[in-house]
Amino acid sequence: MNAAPEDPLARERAHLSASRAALRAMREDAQALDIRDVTANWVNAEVLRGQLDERIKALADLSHTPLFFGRLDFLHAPGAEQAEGGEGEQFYIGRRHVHDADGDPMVIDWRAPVSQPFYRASKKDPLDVGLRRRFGYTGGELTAYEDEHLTDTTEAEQVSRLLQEEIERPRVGPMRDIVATIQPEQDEIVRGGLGGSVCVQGGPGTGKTAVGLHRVAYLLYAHRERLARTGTLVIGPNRSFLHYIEQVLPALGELEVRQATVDDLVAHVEVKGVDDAAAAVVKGDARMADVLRRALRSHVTVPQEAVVVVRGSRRWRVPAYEVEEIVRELLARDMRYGAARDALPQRIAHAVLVQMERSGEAPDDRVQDAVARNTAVKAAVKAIWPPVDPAKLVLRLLSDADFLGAHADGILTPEEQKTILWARPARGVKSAKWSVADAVLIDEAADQITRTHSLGHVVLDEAQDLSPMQYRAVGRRCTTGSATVLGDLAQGTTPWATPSWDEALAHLGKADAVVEELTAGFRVPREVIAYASRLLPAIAPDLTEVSSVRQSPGSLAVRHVPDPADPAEAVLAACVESLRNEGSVGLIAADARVPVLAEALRAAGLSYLDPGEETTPDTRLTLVPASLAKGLEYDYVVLDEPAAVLTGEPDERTGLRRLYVALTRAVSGLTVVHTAPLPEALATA
Ligand SMILES: Nc1ncnc2c1ncn2[C@@H]1O[C@H](COP(=O)(O)OP(=O)(O)OP(=O)(O)O)[C@@H](O)[C@H]1O
Repeated sequence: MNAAPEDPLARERAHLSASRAALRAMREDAQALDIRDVTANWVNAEVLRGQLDERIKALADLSHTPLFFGRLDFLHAPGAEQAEGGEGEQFYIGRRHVHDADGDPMVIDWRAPVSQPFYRASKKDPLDVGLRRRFGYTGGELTAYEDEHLTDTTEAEQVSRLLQEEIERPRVGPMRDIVATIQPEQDEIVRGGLGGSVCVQGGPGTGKTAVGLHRVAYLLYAHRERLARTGTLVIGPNRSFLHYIEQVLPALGELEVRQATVDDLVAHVEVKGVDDAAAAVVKGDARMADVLRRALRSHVTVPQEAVVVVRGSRRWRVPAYEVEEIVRELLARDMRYGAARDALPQRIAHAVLVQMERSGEAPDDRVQDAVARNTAVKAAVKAIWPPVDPAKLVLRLLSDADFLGAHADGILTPEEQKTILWARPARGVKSAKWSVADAVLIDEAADQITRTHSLGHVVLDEAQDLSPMQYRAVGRRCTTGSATVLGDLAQGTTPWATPSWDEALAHLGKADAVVEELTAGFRVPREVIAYASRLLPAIAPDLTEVSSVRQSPGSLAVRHVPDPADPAEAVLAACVESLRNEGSVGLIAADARVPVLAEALRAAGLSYLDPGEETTPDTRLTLVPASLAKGLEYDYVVLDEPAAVLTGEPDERTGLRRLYVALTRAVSGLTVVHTAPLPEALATA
């Protein structure tokens, strides 16, 4: 490399080539490792080989993702503990760590402590950084850089052009990472400790999903061993959404994070039925946990007879009142039903042992175990504390009015009980028409019987839509871990959508979580967010309006088409128009209008995708039912008939919220096409 030292860009390119070569060498080293000498047997060898393969994969040089995107020149050499083993004052920040043959860092992982000032340093607080340099790439080539001299008071502070370009870049393909441009307020959430839970309230496009995913990547870096053991989980609202986000973490080198919907987590039975809103609201109410607890415990019966254990020539008798005492004591303790059931035989056996000792025997633990397994003890336990199948328990509650009445008395009103009872009682668990809410009830019952395994960290996206019982289902999957809860109260579109984060967090079991608010919008252009925000007073009056960092003048068009001969014509024309631009196009419509529009698109020869499917250069148009639009974004959005979106929902507020979601999916332009009148807030000029 013979770059002229006076040409900074050439010097940076030279560092890029050298870093690439170093990464290649790291990969070759990993490939060449001979593990035969260090593994005692083939099992170890297999495990180690698997780990090595993962590492080799992680060291791949992805030509489309720049190896580094920033540089920090510190004023002083950071302490050795921060410098990742390297000394010196200049660091290149990238997606992964790269070192040279001597082990000195060429690129520092963005998650390392020394990289933090790249995201946080400002003129007000330079954090010992003299120069922050951001790099611009064109097709894998380093083509530009932008400098900020943080201690130079004469240099004007300005919005980074590279950040602007990144935000403006067309959105073809799935969601991508934002690692090069994480903003300071976002970084604070990303790098929050593993110990505490955090809840992020943020309007559309403020980067909640992006922040949640980067937070997982950060936590995995900072607490790798612990989280590898305990596991991490990202929860999203539906499959389309999970498809949309699924490549972000792998792009950041994290391949082990499970992604699921709440329905996936509670899939104990096949869901074949649908609840009406009233039934779903009651079933999703946290009081159902108390009903289940009572119903479950009703299986425990107070013993009427003594337990008689015969061993050899001797009979040992634990009188009924003593067994009753044991049972009452177990009931009084805050134990899982199953754990108490497991403890009961040992407790009875212990009572027998006490008698043996009194009569001069010296039994040991093995004798206690043997007594606990004695058929008489087993039979007594079965009669007193029978095994309960969670699905059968819920089935009985929903089928048997008397059983429900007995256990819901004083908890649910008679009307509420009637609302959730099945019109036709189910015959068995397999044939029952379980709904999504029923599956959550079964999950709750299952947890009351046997404790659910807790993960190390759970990210819950679009959290505003969960019912209290769903929050509980998520909460029990992180009882010993922490949670990142992301959502927007204004986008709550379920009948049970949460009215406040305090309430939601209490149901989740994380009442001590810190609530943060993000208000800078990175998706929706200023004009469009201002238009959508006219709905805020009606749907969430307490929330702050998003302030967009994107200008994009002329991004909003509202077209009234009076009495069209062909109801789809104007919408199709708007799609064709939008497709003339670069990037993705989403046609969002009320669910009920989707079949008609699908037919019209086909007739017009316009190919289209389903939400979450990856756009290709040939097919960039997606037909999105309004119910699936949440969390997604398109460069251009054509919104079909807002009035139909409103009438598609059970009440006005939910309708307006659904509309707010649909109006806030556009990155570059929104065209609203309508024949019916617009809702009042949008109709006024
Ligand atoms: N710091 C950033 N730099 C560049 N792009 C960003 C940044 N933060 C967010 N974005 C982009 O803004 C868009 C919106 O982000 P995201 O989907 O995470 O928002 P959200 O708050 O989850 O939105 P919604 O409420 O609609 O679900 C995405 O394209 C994301 O990549």
